[in-house]
Amino acid sequence: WFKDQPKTPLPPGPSFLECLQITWRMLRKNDTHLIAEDLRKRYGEIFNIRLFSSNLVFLNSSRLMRKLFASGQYRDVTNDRPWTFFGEHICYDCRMMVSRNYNQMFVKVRKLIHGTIKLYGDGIKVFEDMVNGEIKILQKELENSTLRASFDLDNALKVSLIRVIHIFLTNERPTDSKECKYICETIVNYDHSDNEMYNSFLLNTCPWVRFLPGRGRQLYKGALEARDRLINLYRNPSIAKRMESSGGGLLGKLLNEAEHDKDIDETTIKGVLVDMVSAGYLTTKGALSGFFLLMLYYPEIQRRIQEEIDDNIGGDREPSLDDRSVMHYTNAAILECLRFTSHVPIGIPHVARVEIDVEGMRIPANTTMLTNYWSANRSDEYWDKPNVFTPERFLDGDGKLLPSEHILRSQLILFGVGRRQCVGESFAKSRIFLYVTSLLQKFDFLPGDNELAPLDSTTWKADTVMQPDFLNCIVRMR
Ligand code: HEM
Repeated sequence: WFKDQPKTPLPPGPSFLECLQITWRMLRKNDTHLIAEDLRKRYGEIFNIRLFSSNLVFLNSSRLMRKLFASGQYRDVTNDRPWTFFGEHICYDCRMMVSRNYNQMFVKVRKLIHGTIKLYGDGIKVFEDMVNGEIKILQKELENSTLRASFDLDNALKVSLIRVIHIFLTNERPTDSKECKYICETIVNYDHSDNEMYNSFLLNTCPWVRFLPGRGRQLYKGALEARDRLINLYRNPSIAKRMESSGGGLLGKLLNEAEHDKDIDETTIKGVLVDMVSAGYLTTKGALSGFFLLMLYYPEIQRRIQEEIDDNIGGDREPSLDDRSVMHYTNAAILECLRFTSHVPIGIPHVARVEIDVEGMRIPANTTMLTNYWSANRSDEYWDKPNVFTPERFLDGDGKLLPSEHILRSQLILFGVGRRQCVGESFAKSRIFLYVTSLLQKFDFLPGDNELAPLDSTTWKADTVMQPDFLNCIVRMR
């Protein structure tokens, strides 16, 4: 005689049988963003994949992401992270920032990192000089390669960006080439396994496969070893001693903080180190490799950016972050590159702390919510000709960059929104600007006879952060 209250429906989604098929595909291919785009076409801004008693809700528009993660109505209960295999086994039992729940300790660690990153990312002269120093080394390498028929730009960007991350962590430049090689190998090795494993549907759904011979165990073991090698690089006694005395870089700052704050213990420091490398290097490298690949496909856009550099910076002076305010076309091309490649297609999952009702639908407590940036940035529902690379879409009639509150700009979500918004956003944007302008000021990049990686990022390897497979070109002095 006791009747349940009728419940608000769950978001729409495929049938039980189709959910099983989808899960099987995710286990095999990890191409969640492509599956999500197919389902978005059927169900719209939000859909749910139901697997027995658990729900996986996909948010496919910037409007819904803002509403759920940034609005006062929901943000207190939508900014935790779900349990993941990676979080528990690689991120020191969820003590890295990317995997922590939103609580007082999270806020403290984030503030500490944010303070340092902001300082480095946005305009302090010391950092600009340091990045410019690294860009000069890269320019020298490019100058020496102008006679070659094929130059591996991907590798050159990789080494240069890793050196910048290392300086950011330690405030020291790797001096001899042996040390630099070791640092590069360690970081690439870690990022490679981290990238493959982070969103591994296989390990998240069947954590026990790590005990069986096969792919899951291989991924797990590889990530663990790579993480420990990375930690060894930065927490070995000689570096630790140097950092303690110089107090430099993020690592020095953390060690100083640890002296009077018992919450900043060794595990927290290790977690932040791994955070910065895993979230900081590959994301920026993906953006820059994607950008220069686009320049090879679109020489006329490359020329237009160079004209803007010539008009506003000239050929001799180093580009500076202050130049950003007048480089409208260049800024638009960078934004459009990030939209067009959407190389961080799904982002980092959030979890609902309690049951929430959104627009007549129910998201049960503990539901994992996936931010489908891929669809939000590339669907023809929100963008005119989304598969065409068009920097002009972000310019107004006078050729000026659209203001950030313009509907098109606010529709573009690259770094997340709200309390979990990317902590390295300003750091990433400033480096991308300085690398793009400094290299295009001095050099032309041309395909020559080199095969080009496909431009269509749907064909890139489906990982947490996607990259073109290779980037070979010829380089000419301007
Ligand atoms: C083009 C470059 C980058 C892109 C596209 C990017 C994108 C993102 C996205 C989408 C998120 C997840 C937001 C969410 O959970 O809602 C994120 C989080 C994060 N990013 Fe970035 N990122 C970039 C560069 C960087 C850099 C350079 C750093 C560090 C130096 C960094 C550090 C982090 C960290 C630590 C988090 C986790 C924040 C948290 O859990 O609260 N990112 N990023």
